[in-house]
Amino acid sequence: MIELKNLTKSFTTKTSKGFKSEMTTVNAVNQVSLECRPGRIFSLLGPNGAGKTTTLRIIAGIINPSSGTAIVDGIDISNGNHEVKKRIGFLTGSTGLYERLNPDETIDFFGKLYRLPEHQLTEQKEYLFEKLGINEFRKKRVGQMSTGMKQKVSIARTLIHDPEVLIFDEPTSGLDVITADSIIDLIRESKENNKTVIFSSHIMSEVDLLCDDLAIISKGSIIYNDTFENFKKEMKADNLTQEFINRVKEA
Ligand SMILES: Nc1ncnc2c1ncn2[C@@H]1O[C@H](COP(=O)(O)OP(=O)(O)OP(=O)(O)O)[C@@H](O)[C@H]1O
Repeated sequence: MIELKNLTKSFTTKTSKGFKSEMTTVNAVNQVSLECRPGRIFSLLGPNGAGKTTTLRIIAGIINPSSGTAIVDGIDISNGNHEVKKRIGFLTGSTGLYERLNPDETIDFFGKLYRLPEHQLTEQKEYLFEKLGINEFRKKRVGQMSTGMKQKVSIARTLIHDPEVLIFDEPTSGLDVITADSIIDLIRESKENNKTVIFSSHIMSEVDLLCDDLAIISKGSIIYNDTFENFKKEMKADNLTQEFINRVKEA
C-alpha cells in the first residue's frame, strides 16, 4: 500500500539573466494525494516535466518531500527510509548496472546486498531470467548488451528481493514491442501476487494494457484520480490518447 497526503516538493535553481543570476523556485510536485492498493496497478500519467519521476523518487525514499506525508507499506518514509528500501523495488532510467559484470554476476551481487539466502536468490533469479528471456545472454557482459537487454537486467535487479511495493518509472521506455510485452507480463503477474504496483508513463496504450487506477499529473498537480474503468466511462473524446491530451490542456 502507498498513501500520499498533500505531498509537495520544491526545487530552487539558479538561473542566469545576462550578467545577473537569480533564484527560481519550482513546485515539481504540488499537494499530491493518492492511494495505491495491493493487488492493483496504479498508473501515474503525465506529459514531460509533469512531476512523475519526482513523485516516484519520494515514494522510493531517494528524495525527501518539502511537505506532506508518504506512507509506504505501513512505514512513514520520513521515519524509516532504510526500512522502506527493503520493501520496495524501484526501476528508473538510471538504475545502475556494472559494465564488467554479466547478468548472473549482477543479480548475485544485488541478491547478496539484500542478504537473500542462497536458495531464495537462485530460485528468484531463475524465475526472473526465464520470465524476461535473460537466459540466452546471462553470460554476456553488461557493457556489450543492447538497451533492451540492459533494461531486462535492471528489472531483474529491481525484483530480486521480491519486494511488496513495485515502482516503475517508464518501464518500457525505448523498448521494442516484444521486449515491452515480457515486462508488461511480469507487471501483471506481480499484481496477481498481490503486490502494490505504481508505474509512470506518458503512453496511453501502455496504461490501457495494465492500469486499474489512474492519476493524471500536470505541472505538479493531480488533475484526475479515479479508477481506469471510470475514466473510460466518462471519456468524451473518441480515443484514450485524445482524452488524455484534452484533459491536460483543459486543466
Ligand atoms: N533535481 C532537480 N532540480 C531542479 N529541478 C528539478 C529537479 N528534478 C526535477 N526538476 C523539475 O521538476 C519538474 C518535474 O520533473 P520530473 O522529472 O518529476 O517530471 P516527469 O513528469 O518525470 O517528466 P518526464 O516525462 O520528462 O520524465 C520539472 O520542471 C523539472 O525540471
